[in-house]
Amino acid sequence: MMIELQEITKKYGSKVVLDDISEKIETGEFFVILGPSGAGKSTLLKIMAGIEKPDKGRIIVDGKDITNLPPEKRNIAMVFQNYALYPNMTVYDNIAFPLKMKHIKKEEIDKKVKRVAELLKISDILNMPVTRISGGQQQRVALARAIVREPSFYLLDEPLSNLDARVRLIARGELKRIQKELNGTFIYVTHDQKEAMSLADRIAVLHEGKFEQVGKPDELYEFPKTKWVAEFIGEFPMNFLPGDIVGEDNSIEIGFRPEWAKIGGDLTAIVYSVEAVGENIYLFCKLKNKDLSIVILSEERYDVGDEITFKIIKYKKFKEGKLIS
Ligand SMILES: Nc1ncnc2c1ncn2[C@@H]1O[C@H](COP(=O)(O)OP(=O)(O)OP(=O)(O)O)[C@@H](O)[C@H]1O
Repeated sequence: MMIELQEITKKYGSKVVLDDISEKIETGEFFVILGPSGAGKSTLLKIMAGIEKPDKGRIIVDGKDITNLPPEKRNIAMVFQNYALYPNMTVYDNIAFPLKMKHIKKEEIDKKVKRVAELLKISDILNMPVTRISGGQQQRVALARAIVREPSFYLLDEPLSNLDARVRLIARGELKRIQKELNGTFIYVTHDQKEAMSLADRIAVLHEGKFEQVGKPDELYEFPKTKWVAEFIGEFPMNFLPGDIVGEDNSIEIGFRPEWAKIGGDLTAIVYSVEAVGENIYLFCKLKNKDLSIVILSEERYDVGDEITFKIIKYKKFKEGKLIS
């Protein structure tokens, strides 16, 4: 299903939470809405679900205006952070519940539940009470309950945030697989840029009520349109220095990722902190005799207080907070 947001605007009191948002989300797309806490991500999702009404704007699904349809008529699936399974039912009954409500025949329900359980790899726990399964399994059951209704599109609001780091990683991969197998249109909200980068076909960065940038993960990483996006995306924020450091005009700033700098060169810095992430060593440095901090990816380990030299091998130019080249 293709979803079109047209000029969506929402205020709470005098506060503009969503400011004239327009975007097309294609059929089968994994579309992630990324933004810091309070940016309005959940509000936008609720508007798509029909739980909240926009002050202005329309939502079009496959050419049909659904802006005024109530949630139950939108044929959408919503999976929240707190998935609220029915605690006194088995996994099977939880998944079957929405179909029973629709008075679908028992044999038909059985077929559908089993098919979905296979897709989510939970066939072996169908008879368990949901109170006795793990968090990761509960999350799958919630997803199964959403999928079994064969919705037009899926709205997911930080569905993995209750899982511990390891399970979360596995669940992420599974979610992506399921989405591709279903060719489902997934709209996924998160404040976690890493999660967004690994799941999304496209990411929309929500900032001050607007999609500041919409693009593929690589695009956002390589060509952030603004300093704000450059600092929000990436394991570490992009480094920013005045242009004259690399012989540019000082009316611009240069931005570079930690791996766009190399140890050895004519710039000097002092290491003030070291962080190892897997095999990567990140050096937090201050330029010598300057109060400018940067992060550099290094192949060798250094200690706090060491003096290093480096060069910047690639950078982008920014003027007044915006990418110019
Ligand atoms: N019903 C409401 N009445 C008044 N203000 C609201 C209401 N719902 C949300 N807000 C405000 O709107 C803003 C956006 O909230 P929203 O929950 O959409 O943000 P979010 O990006 O999803 O944040 P988080 O990541 O923390 O969940 C916040 O400032 C919030 O306080």
